[in-house]
Amino acid sequence: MAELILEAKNAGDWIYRGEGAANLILSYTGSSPRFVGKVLRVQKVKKNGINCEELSSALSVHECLLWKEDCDLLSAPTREIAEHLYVQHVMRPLLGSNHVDAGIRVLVSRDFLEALGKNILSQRPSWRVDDADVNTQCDYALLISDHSVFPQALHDGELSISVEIKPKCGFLPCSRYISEEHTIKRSMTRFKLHQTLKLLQKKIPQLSQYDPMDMFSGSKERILKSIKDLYSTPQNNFRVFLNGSLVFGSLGGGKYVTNVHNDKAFEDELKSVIEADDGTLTTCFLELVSEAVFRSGLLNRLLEVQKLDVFDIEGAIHAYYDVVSQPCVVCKKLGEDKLSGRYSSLHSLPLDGSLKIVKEYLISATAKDLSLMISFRTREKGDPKSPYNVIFHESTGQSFDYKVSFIDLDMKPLEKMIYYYELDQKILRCYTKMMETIKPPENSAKVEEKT
Ligand SMILES: O=P(O)(O)O[C@@H]1[C@@H](OP(=O)(O)O)[C@H](OP(=O)(O)O)[C@H](O)[C@H](OP(=O)(O)O)[C@H]1OP(=O)(O)O
Ligand SMILES: Nc1ncnc2c1ncn2[C@@H]1O[C@H](COP(=O)(O)OP(=O)(O)OP(=O)(O)O)[C@@H](O)[C@H]1O
Ligand SMILES: [Zn+2]
Repeated sequence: MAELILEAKNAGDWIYRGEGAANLILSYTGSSPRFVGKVLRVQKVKKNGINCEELSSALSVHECLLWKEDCDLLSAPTREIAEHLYVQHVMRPLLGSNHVDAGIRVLVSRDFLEALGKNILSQRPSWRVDDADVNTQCDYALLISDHSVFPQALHDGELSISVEIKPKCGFLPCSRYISEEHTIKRSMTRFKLHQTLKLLQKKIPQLSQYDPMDMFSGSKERILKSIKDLYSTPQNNFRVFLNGSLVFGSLGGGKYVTNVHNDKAFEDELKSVIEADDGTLTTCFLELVSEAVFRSGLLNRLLEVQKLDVFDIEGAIHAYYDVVSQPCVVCKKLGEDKLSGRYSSLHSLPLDGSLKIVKEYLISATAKDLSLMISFRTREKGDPKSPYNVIFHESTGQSFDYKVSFIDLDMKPLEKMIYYYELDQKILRCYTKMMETIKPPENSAKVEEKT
């Protein structure tokens, strides 16, 4: 049977669902059983950035070294295929096969991608449009389960409500390579530190109340607190969908000033799923979400993967320069001798040691950037045995089926290590400067007193 290819005439069946920095997500509205209950994930290409040729080429020589043990990746003729294999063979085993759908690749024609790009243009946030377009050079898109719905409906008109959480990094680094002037990293999360820079850059309207340490704490109370904080300041870390349609949070991520963030409207939406008194529905829903996070135990598993970043970027960057066989720019800038200075223990590692550090750093980077989708549907008394986990929600007396999936498990390019190092420096510079404006450093106060 000839392989199916999506053509321009099929574009009308796909509608805008959302997007991140790198991909567009479309929901299916047609009736073909092959696509019902699925989303299509289509790559974007930056308007001012890496060009299409680079994107469609295979892994770089140094990336091949990095992923050589995950041998399937090396056989991939294109980067797209390597990235798909990365989700299947690297991330899926680490996070659990029941919670990851790597999707299947479907052929797409250039006409299909062009028509799609035109159809969805008006729904995309304008700053995302300015940043990137559909990559019409791609031959494939990914067909993935729509995690915001359940595959088979139990009853006619069954509703599913799902929440998307981007939890970010849930631990404090303790690497000995963190410089003294960055000691704050040991006591304040990267998420919180980054907020200051994002505020300055006007990427966010206010500081988030969310603290990833609560979310990853394993404590029921703290998880509930973190969910409530996400509700108060969702940014790109929290969204709610009712049957796949956004009812809380903002589509497209990034600059979150256009939040669908109306408490009353949200309460009204919840009425179709939660049986509770007016004014208490949101609290009940947030309790339900935190119960599912707590019970699933998946954040503990995710945390272990994030913790593969043992050395922090301030250590891993040195291993990076050894992997790419280039003089260490960081040691040079810091005036450190590669062989006898502060980072000599990293620079004297055999190549396999450096490769391991960088590889694990990049896997951890994927784990720090992914999102969870938790979907619920109500269970009636007498419903057949469920293939899903069931939660009994005490305050409403309702039972819910729930399932949890991880999304956005993209491989991070090796070259991004330099960007990671620079961004880390920038975040710390911005935070330090902000603290100095609030409270001038002791020394400068003394200098001022003397003068
Ligand atoms: O660096 P971070 O922590 O800001 O994470 C980036 C995300 O920003 P966030 O802070 O979550 O708003 C960023 O998200 P937004 O574009 O801000 O929604 C992307 O997820 C980016 O990944 P990639 O470039 O698509 O591979 C993310 O880059 P990676 O660091 O994961 O490579
Ligand atoms: N399988 C799925 N089921 C339902 N919704 C999905 C699915 N995959 C993605 N989405 C929705 O589409 C949005 C964008 O998808 P995704 O996070 O994969 O994009 P991205 O460009 O890779 O993101 P990032 O900016 O983190 O790189 C998600 O935030 C989510 O709301
Ligand atoms: Zn170095």
